[in-house]
Amino acid sequence: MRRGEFSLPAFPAWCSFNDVSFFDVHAEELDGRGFGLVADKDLVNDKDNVEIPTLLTIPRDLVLSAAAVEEYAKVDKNFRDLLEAAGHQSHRGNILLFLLMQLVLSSPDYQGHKGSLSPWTQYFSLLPAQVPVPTMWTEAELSCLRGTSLEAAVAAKLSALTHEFDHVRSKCDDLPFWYDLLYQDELITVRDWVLLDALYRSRSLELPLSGESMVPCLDLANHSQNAVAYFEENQKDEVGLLLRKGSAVKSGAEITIDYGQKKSAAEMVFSYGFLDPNTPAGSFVLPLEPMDDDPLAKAKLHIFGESPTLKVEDAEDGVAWSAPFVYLMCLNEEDGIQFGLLQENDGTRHLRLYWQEEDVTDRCADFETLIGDHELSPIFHLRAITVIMERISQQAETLESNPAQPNLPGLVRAEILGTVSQLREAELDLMQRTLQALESKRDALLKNDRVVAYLGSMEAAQNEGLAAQSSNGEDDFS
Ligand SMILES: C[S@@+](CC[C@H](N)C(=O)[O-])C[C@H]1O[C@@H](n2cnc3c(N)ncnc32)[C@H](O)[C@@H]1O
Repeated sequence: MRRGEFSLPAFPAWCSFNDVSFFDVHAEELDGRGFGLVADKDLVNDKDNVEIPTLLTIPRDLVLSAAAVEEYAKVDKNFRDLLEAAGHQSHRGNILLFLLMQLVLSSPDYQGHKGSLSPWTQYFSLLPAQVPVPTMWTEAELSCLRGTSLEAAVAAKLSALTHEFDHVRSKCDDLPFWYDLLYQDELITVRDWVLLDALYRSRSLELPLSGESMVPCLDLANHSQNAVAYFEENQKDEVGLLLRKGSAVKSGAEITIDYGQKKSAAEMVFSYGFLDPNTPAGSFVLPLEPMDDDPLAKAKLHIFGESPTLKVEDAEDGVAWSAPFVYLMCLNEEDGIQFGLLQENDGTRHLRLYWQEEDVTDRCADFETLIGDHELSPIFHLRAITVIMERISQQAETLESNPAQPNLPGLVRAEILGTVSQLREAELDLMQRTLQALESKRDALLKNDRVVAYLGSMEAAQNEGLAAQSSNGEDDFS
């Protein structure tokens, strides 16, 4: 659907009409970052200042929160119908539906009754039509993610977005207002839904009182690792942007906030579409799959209940990994796991998981602890480490053998190529350091007495089997 128009010169009037106040700061179009906030004069907040300089205040009733969506539903029938039919699934989903309503009301493609306009209706047109997050990249740009942890994550997100949009659409076929837009005129498409999701992901923030919200005007602040400002929700029913203690900003310089020190490189790219220079990977998450030849694979996945993953992160004392499913993956019936069906009094039957004959269904993600006092515990750990090493090696190989630049030059925007190249380097570095740490763990386990004895007995059993085969004259000359 085409976007409405709301240019920056008209913005001060909107702010004054809606009681948004800027103090010595204004919004401006910046090179390569869209809009941003810029200081009108030199600003300083000395360490011993008692009063913290406020840069921007936004009344709480402009904040797009869960409560605001419910309030708006009371005054706009078309939105209420949409929310009743397709909403109330998640907080994020409700906000996306609200944004969809604003997209319609502000679009030149919509010529119908304007209903109840909210300050957001006009503000929505100020939001970018393109967000540099991967869900909005072209096929050629997406192909640059091959081998990174985002390859699977972005594919899953795109498929979830299509599914969500189909769900919304299917729930609206008997609502005349929405039927016209979604079916008859096909003005709203899945591309609009992808944009609304991208806007929400890149602009929502966590407020202490209102929860996850979008805050108009505050969402014009760009990110920096060396942010000079921070936001807070105060007791005066406002959200404020304030200058950090010890910060000084020159006239004409940008006012930035910190989007989250703890976010990994992959999360930054996924949620905001850019990376600070020299950002380390921090962490990555990869999907895990049960072994191809495991007859219990389906039962294991069912009992685990969620898509299994491997998370690797840089910790203070080296690299750390967590993959609760990997232990379940490596254990089989001979080790002591069993599945059974439990019939309830009402006749329903449920799959249960047993470890050493104890029902551990509710602890299936805690096998690392469950195997702790088993005599073969070091063997199980060795198996888990081997699986994790294989998974990371395979990922690192894919990453290295698929360069970021696709065959057809010119199809990938330079800034996206730069961001992906940085992500690839950072993740490869973390993968290589993790493999080194895992190798040391594996080598230590291979020296463990129990492991040595176990592997020795396995080898002896194998040799006996071979000897028996050759004395039975079973050599295969075919
Ligand atoms: C909350 S919005 C900030 C305002 C936004 N620039 C606009 O035009 O409305 C977040 C988006 O701004 C851009 N952005 C923020 N900080 C950035 C930075 N340090 N470098 C590049 N882009 C940045 C990214 O596109 C990000 O998804």
